[in-house]
Amino acid sequence: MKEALRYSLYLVMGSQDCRGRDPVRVLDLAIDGGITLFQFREKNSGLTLRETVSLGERLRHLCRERNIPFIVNDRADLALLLDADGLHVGQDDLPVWEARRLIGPHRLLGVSAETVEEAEQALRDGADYLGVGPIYATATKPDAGKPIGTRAIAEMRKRLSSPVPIVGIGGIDVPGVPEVIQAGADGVAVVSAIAGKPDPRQAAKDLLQAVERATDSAAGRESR
Ligand SMILES: Cc1ncc(COP(=O)(O)OP(=O)(O)O)c(N)n1
Ligand SMILES: Cc1nc(C(=O)O)sc1CCOP(=O)(O)O
Ligand SMILES: [Mg+2]
Repeated sequence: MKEALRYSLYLVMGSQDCRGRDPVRVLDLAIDGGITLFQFREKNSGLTLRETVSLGERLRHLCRERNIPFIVNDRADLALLLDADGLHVGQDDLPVWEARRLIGPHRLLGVSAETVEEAEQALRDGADYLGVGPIYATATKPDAGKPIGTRAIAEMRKRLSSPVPIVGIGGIDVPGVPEVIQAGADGVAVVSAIAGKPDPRQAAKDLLQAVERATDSAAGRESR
């Protein structure tokens, strides 16, 4: 399952991001539009743990039905409970090697990294892919810090010892996609550019088209 993954368009979302709509409906539309990966990120939403589990079960069920990998943010316990395909942790979360120990060898482990050093450490500790950001300014994650731009992605591509999948995250919508892909990312991870839009299906479609175009153009440039 790890081998078949496509990182082109990664939707990261919880109930707090859906503007009062049912997250299951928003996810269903986003899948129609072409997202390739989903992360359940319930943050400061006011849901109890029991409600979070219940929502997670509905989202997990939909992902299984539609063949979309289901990743859980931060919590290894929730990932195991929901039989998730993977877990995503940041630099202030569970240590990467502990996360790997808890979820076992077969589930996917994503790690946030801003520098080549953080990325190398994450890979040594068992990461399968990297989330790099915030690329642009974002209102979705108030503690994200200052935008780092796309240079960190280009540096990682140049200096990392293995060709790990990388997604850019933070403030990304259609106009920002080409720069992220040209820097060497395999895809983009977004919250508001899909979950915050009136038409999540069309938003996902537009983003996927932008990623595919940028990927083709980057490949063309490399072969010249
Ligand atoms: C794909 C992806 N990349 C980065 C993050 C951010 O993780 P983290 O730094 O742990 O911040 P929170 O999401 O936990 O607020 C992510 N979730 N997904
Ligand atoms: C969840 C998350 N992580 C980030 C990081 O920089 O690691 S930025 C971010 C929020 C991304 O939301 P939006 O697409 O609406 O800007
Ligand atoms: Mg985290």
